[in-house]
Amino acid sequence: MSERKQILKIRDLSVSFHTANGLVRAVRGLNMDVYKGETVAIVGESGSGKSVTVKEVMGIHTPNEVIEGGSIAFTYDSGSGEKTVDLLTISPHFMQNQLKGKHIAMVFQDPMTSLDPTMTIGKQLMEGMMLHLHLSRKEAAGRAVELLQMVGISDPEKRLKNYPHQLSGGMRQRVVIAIALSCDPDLLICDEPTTALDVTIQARILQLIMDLQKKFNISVIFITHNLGVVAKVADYVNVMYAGKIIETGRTEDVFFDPRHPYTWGLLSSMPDLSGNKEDRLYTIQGNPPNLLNEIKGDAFAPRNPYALEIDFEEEPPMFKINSHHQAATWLLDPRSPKVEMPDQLRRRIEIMKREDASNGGN
Ligand SMILES: Nc1ncnc2c1ncn2[C@@H]1O[C@H](COP(=O)(O)OP(=O)(O)OP(=O)(O)O)[C@@H](O)[C@H]1O
Repeated sequence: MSERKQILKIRDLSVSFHTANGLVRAVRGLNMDVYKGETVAIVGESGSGKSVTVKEVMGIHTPNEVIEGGSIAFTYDSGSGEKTVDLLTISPHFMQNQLKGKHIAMVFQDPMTSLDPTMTIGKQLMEGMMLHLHLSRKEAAGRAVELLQMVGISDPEKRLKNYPHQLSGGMRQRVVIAIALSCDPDLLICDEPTTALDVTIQARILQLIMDLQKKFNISVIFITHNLGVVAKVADYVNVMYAGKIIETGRTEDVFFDPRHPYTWGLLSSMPDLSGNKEDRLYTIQGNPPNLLNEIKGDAFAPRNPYALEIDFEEEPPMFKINSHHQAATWLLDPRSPKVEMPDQLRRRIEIMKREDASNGGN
């Protein structure tokens, strides 16, 4: 296997928001790595900080936001050699003109957040290529046709003259993907890219993203609530809870050998992971913590049936399970009592493993 090349390194990222009720601590000391050509999923309940994290990578800021600390090192080929910049300290102008669209692109849940309703699809596709790749209008138009074909839009010459409202939701998201890939980015961020779409269209768009990721060897950060999607698309998984990554590893580590009780809960509550339809689905009790309050110990402790006394007192560090797999739970401390995952989850995992093996590991 060739050596992995790191393109994104987030360290100790902390982001808060001023609100009428006080300071919301949305992201609390987050670390994350992304390597070239790999897909990294961020999974977690609503409000865990997934979108805030990737918005920092994209340089999308709000006036009430405070970056409390950390760094986001991004490595890319600047045209005159490899360059690493801290995305938290570069100017908005540099992000807008040098990185956005060209090296880092994003696909949001709702395609209409990215598309301009007053401009034709063609103009929107061509703009970035003329700006970043310095293509002539004619060259960009030719490339726009190819891009639409690549994302599976028929009659592309005609479609270029359409406005977004003339396309279906699935087609709009295909256009957004075409725009995102038009300048051959190093990093593609997908924030719930299929959630707003019709169920029948979701699988096709997902497949399209996966095919293009492989074809162009792009790195992808994929945000989703849906563990079924994660299992399908991701090489690596980051499980996020209350503004932190609490378990990280290769997809097979996290699905087949989960260690954090929150990950146990997520996997136990996923309907379509079980081959056994008789299985009663588990629900994680309680609610995530209020991020306005100071969090003492492990943020998951009040909802954790396996919580130890120390969980309410001291935040657990990341414990290393193998060279890729880590989890922040005191259960992994050698001094802790031996606690195994629930039997029902163990059985589900056995089924998943068998299914995975019969699918040839895909
Ligand atoms: N501009 C803002 N002002 C105040 N609070 C904010 C702002 N943006 C995000 N938050 C808060 O930060 C926390 C994390 O939000 P974020 O959108 O990152 O969650 P998420 O994990 O992406 O959730 P979802 O899956 O629902 O998109 C939430 O408590 C949210 O209310």
